[in-house]
Amino acid sequence: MIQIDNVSKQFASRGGSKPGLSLASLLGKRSAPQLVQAVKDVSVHAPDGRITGLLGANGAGKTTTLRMLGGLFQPDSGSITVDGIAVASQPREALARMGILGDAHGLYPRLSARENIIYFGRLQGMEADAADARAVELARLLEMQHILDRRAEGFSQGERMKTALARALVHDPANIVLDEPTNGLDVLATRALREALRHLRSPAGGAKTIIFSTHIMQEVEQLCEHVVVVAQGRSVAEGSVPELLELAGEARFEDAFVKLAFASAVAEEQKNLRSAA
Ligand SMILES: Nc1ncnc2c1ncn2[C@@H]1O[C@H](COP(=O)(O)OP(=O)(O)OP(=O)(O)O)[C@@H](O)[C@H]1O
Repeated sequence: MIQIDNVSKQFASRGGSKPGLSLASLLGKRSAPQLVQAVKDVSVHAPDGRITGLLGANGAGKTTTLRMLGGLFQPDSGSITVDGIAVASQPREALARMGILGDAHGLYPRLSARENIIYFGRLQGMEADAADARAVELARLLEMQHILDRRAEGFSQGERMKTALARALVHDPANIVLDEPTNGLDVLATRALREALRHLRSPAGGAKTIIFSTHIMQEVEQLCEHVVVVAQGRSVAEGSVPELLELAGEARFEDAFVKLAFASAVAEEQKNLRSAA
């Protein structure tokens, strides 16, 4: 179970040199850092045995939220727990309970898929035999037996994703976190991933907690029992797809998403204008 409560995160982003032949740019001086409020107030409750989708447009704050969940940096405010363990105070324990597939798959190119998976298992404290047995089991689940003993260099996007996912799942974590997992995948690879995730959240697959981020509506409609709509750094609506359709008063999910995500963005803009006036 994953519980993200009211997290926020601001970054200081340094601008480039001013364009043109100003004295500052000639001297190589850079402008002052700009503050970017990547996440303002996001909450997500993901129980066991459910696929929870984080649905948002580009730049909505999904990846930043998942990076905080993965302990890459701490939220400025709010809290995150994994199976009741706080990521901020017990990151090792919390991380051991998660399998994370980030946006960069970062495989070792000289190792085979099997070796990549086993290596991660060893890092998680598994015996080599147990990690190897698990690599074989995951290769069957993810339909990647034919590449198991091939070096990762030269793998296609789909083959890289499957290997990275198998690596993330090697220690059989109770919680699975995927950032835009179908990016760059063709229809067959997307279907195979969908099937694997359905199995993993079923009782036979271990009733895993699964959170994944996406901006693709069809993916959410086909896979998620629960959807959290993220817009402008906030979670602005949540529920099942039928519940969100009803909330927005729309028949098509795309229309419902646009209404829920961007109505709040317009309201926020108006609020900012009012407070600036
Ligand atoms: N390290 C950083 N420094 C500065 N700004 C950042 C940083 N990371 C994210 N941002 C900004 O925070 C906002 C949210 O980014 P984030 O990557 O979380 O969005 P996203 O919903 O995952 O988008 P996408 O679907 O495009 O990947 C964006 O405006 C982004 O430019």
